[in-house]
Amino acid sequence: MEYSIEVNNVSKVFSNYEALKNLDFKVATGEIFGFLGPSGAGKTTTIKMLTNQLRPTDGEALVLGRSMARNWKDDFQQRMGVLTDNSALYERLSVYENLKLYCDLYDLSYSRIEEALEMVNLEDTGKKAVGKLSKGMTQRAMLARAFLHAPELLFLDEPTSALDPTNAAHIYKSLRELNKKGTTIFLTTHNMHEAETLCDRVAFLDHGKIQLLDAPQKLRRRFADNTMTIELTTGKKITLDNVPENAKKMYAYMADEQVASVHTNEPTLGDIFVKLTGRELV
Ligand SMILES: Nc1ncnc2c1ncn2[C@@H]1O[C@H](COP(=O)(O)OP(=O)(O)OP(=O)(O)O)[C@@H](O)[C@H]1O
Repeated sequence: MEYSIEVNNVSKVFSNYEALKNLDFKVATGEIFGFLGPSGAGKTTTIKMLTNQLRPTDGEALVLGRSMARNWKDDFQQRMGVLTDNSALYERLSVYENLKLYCDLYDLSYSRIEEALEMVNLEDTGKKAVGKLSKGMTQRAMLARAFLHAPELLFLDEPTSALDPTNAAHIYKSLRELNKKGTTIFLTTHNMHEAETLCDRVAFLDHGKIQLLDAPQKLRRRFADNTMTIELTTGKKITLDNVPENAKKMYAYMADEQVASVHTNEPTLGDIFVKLTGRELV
């Protein structure tokens, strides 16, 4: 398997505070990989290390096959896209003019600007100065800038934290399209819905350590309590263990046309995180 990111036993110490502790994980080329964790878990520190803004204290991170600390190359600007809280946009210029500058930098046709604006639902806002945008619009303009050049690898630090649900859903769709066309995506979030909707695999980070790493669906199944809840047409809810002995009970309700809905009781990613760490994700 080909990997876009390989993190080998990486630690990061700030003064005497150990923000990352022996991180060890790989992101396969073509994946959407989610890094989840509460505030202060070490998500931004990890992204900064993977994008050459910070050096690990120990261990090694390989990005697109190269060691970040020893082998940064200018062509990485072309091959990678990064969204962090630093907007990297000129406030006095319009969104369109900002993106034009990046088109010049990446040697892209200006036709790409319309596409990127549509991907972030800002078609009608392109002429506005960046300094006059709302927080959510600014975040979308920053996103358009990050994936304007359809990079091989895209790093997104909390990409939809300032967005309403409609715009967030639009961005999810655009990120999936970008991913289908070949962009590997590494994103951090506290948003469980975002992780479940977008990510092929997620890692739970807490106090600088990975606690769990797998596909969301596999994690939910692994932590399921193997019960199901039947809601009857009367509104009454009955929880049954999901075992063969309960098939007759289930059949009886169905034969009597009493069943309004049935669902298995799988935990959400948020429930799993609390179970593991005793802490909420937000
Ligand atoms: N430059 C720095 N100097 C000292 N400590 C730092 C520095 N940068 C981060 N830290 C500490 O490292 C820990 C991890 O911070 P980080 O920003 O990576 O967390 P995060 O998971 O991204 O949190 P949030 O969701 O709030 O953005 C925190 O305790 C933070 O205070």
